[in-house]
Amino acid sequence: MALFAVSRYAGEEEDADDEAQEERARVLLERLREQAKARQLRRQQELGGAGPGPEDEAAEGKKSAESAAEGRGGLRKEREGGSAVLKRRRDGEPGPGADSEGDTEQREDRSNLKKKSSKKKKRDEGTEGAEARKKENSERAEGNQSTEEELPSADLGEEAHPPASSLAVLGDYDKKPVQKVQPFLPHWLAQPKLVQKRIKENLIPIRDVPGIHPRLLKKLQMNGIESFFPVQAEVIPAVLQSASNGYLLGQGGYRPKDICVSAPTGSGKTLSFVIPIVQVLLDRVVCQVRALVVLPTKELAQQVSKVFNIYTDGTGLKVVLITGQKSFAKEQEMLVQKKVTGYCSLADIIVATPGRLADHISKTPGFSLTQLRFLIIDEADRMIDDMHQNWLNQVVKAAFQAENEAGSSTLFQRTKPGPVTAASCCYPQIPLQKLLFSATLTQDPEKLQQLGLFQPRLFTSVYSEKKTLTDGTETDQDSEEKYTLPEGLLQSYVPCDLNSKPLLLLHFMLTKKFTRVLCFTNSREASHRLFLLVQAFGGITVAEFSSRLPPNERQRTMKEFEQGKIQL
Ligand SMILES: Nc1ncnc2c1ncn2[C@@H]1O[C@H](COP(=O)(O)OP(=O)(O)OP(=O)(O)O)[C@@H](O)[C@H]1O
Repeated sequence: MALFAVSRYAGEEEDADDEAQEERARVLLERLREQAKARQLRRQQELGGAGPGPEDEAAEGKKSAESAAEGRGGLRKEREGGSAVLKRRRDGEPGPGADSEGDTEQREDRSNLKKKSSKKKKRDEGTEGAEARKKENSERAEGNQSTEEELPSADLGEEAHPPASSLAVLGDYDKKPVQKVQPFLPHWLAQPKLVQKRIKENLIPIRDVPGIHPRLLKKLQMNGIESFFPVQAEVIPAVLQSASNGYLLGQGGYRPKDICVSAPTGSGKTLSFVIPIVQVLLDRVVCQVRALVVLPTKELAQQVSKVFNIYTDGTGLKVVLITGQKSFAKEQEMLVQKKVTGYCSLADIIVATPGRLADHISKTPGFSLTQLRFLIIDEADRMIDDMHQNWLNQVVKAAFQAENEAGSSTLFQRTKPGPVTAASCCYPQIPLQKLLFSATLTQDPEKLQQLGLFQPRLFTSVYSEKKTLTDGTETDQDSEEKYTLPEGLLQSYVPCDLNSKPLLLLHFMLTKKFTRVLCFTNSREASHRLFLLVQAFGGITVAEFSSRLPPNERQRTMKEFEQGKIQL
């Protein structure tokens, strides 16, 4: 966007202006000559066919040339002076510049012309009468006046309709309409890989998805999963393919692309990363932190760690949950062990909330992320909005910490991402790949910039709607709405004033017999007030669930709600 209007040098344009002025002067000179000739002709007719003498012609020619020169030289002056000055001159008034050089010259010219004409008249005295002389004088006076008037009138005409070139005002603003800035999305955001949202109609049998380890297929079946949801069928192979070299850099030293997934709640995003990560780590020899999942709340972290526990069961992989539900010292014990040879990791996969994770990075001795291969950011939108303690920078810094500083082995080197060179290909390197998951991934490139993604690939879900064309044929049309409800969830709203809200809730619970209701409020104080009110009203088993309560009490409440012991 142009912030400044720069007045640029326009020498060539000035040259063009001069040329235009010369052209105008030439036309003017031509016109004056024609007028002079016409006058002479008229005079000859009046004088009875007597032709003009050579002196007369010379005088006329000289006068015309002088007027033309005056017109050329004074053109700019006259344009500046404006029509007001010219009018005054015509009316015989002395203008503000009446005693200027130009005017004095004009008067001198006129008196010279008069002297010349009187000399000529003296010579012609023999042939012409006194009356004829008078007439001629008056004619000449008229002629002078008209010549004087012709010049400004010609100029006035040009002022009224000036040629386009004379309008160019140097340094002036162009009055072009300012074009609106069009939002511009990076290619990966503008052209994502589209994934079907309608789960039931697009189930893919788990054996039809290539590359899944038979051990995991067995586990999936044991957990009642026979088919993958569309997101899983697209994302699992993509992650597996990017990790085809295990946890080392791809062939030729290429870093794997980061992966972003935007799909609604309940579309099966958790298994989309759990399955490929477990599969890549199945063959690991040494226990090191190789996958880190970060979520915004303890409850979400707990859910994800449960899924990991199911699929790592019997594999030897260790999953550790660090969310602050246990004491800091207890969590430290779960993460690292001090041996005679140094610290060793007790976790392959860590599921964490950002605050507690940052605390462990800075305060737990021997806690190393130098072998981290996958960083999964679940509920990415919330995580971006709340970059608590700048946790991402801390994780990346810890991941690229020098090996000997962290006290771990020097078998695999890790250098900051950069160009692929012969030197960078000498050592087997572990890349850090980011996987982002969100129900509504932001399209704001400025926000995504904070995540420092590497050549990201976006998978986003769409609805395919059947549309009937004008010729009667049916076609699938993808509609990509930003906010879509998960299948099977119905949304209604009741407009009411603030005071009636608790009453409406009681009406739904007691009259409409709603059961297993989760009611969200905008603060923990509001949730506490509502809880006390409903409890005081009676007839409903109600429980409070907010950060006011200790983790074990919240866990108990969640369990009772799942069992149907709590209505609201
Ligand atoms: N392939 C599948 N077949 C049957 N059930 C599945 C399958 N994948 C996931 N589920 C179940 O669907 C439910 C929702 O899955 P999941 O929690 O992974 O969704 P999500 O997209 O991560 O939702 P959220 O955005 O709320 O985290 C879970 O109960 C899960 O067990």
